[in-house]
Amino acid sequence: MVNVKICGLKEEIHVQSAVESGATWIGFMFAPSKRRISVERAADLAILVPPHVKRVGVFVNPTEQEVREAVEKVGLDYVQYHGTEDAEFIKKLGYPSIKAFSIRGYEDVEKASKYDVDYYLFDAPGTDYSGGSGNVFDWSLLEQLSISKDRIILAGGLNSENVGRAIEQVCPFGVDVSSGVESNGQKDSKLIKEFILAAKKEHSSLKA
Ligand SMILES: O=C(O)c1ccccc1N[C@@H]1O[C@H](COP(=O)(O)O)[C@@H](O)[C@H]1O
Repeated sequence: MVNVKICGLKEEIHVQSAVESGATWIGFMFAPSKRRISVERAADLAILVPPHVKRVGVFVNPTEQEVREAVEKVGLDYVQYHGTEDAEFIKKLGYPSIKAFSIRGYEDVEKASKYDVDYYLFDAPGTDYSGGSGNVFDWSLLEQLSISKDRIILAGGLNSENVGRAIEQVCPFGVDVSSGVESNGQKDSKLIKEFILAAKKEHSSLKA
């Protein structure tokens, strides 16, 4: 079954929708972003996340102290590094980790081999911020990837219309979405549900 991360949640109702619709990971944004929330707010929202759903904190070039504080206060299961953090920094912190790579060309895909992390997340380059632009990158750049597919999370401009094609083409372990489950700049419970259904439907039809 394909895994789904719903990222940038700020409201209780949307955390509940993501959990009830079958998300694997819930993402809280701690980096500069229109989706940024405080550690205290994330700790309140995290109470609504049952143990089988994993809590991810998203950071862009954080200090060690920022990461440690959020992991402790929110009870994060994974730290997502969405900036230019090096492999040594991530290893030193030692938390279960997701490293994001902004893909402009194949040289960006190759950077992944320098890291030893739990999941490798491939995203389109950011526009206003380091990610969450709602743009799609060229998925064919992942064709020659040497990393096992069961360690890959695909992100960047996914929505319920294109997620099926994305899964069919890339066969990732998981897909990640933020903009594609928003309307008028806010998360939308109906879109969250439709996205998760579309992602899981595609996976079952590939297996049939
Ligand atoms: O969502 C943001 O605002 C953001 C800001 C800074 C770094 C990462 C950010 N989001 C990540 O972007 C992708 C998906 O984005 P989208 O679906 O294209 O909007 C996902 O990995 C988010 O964690």
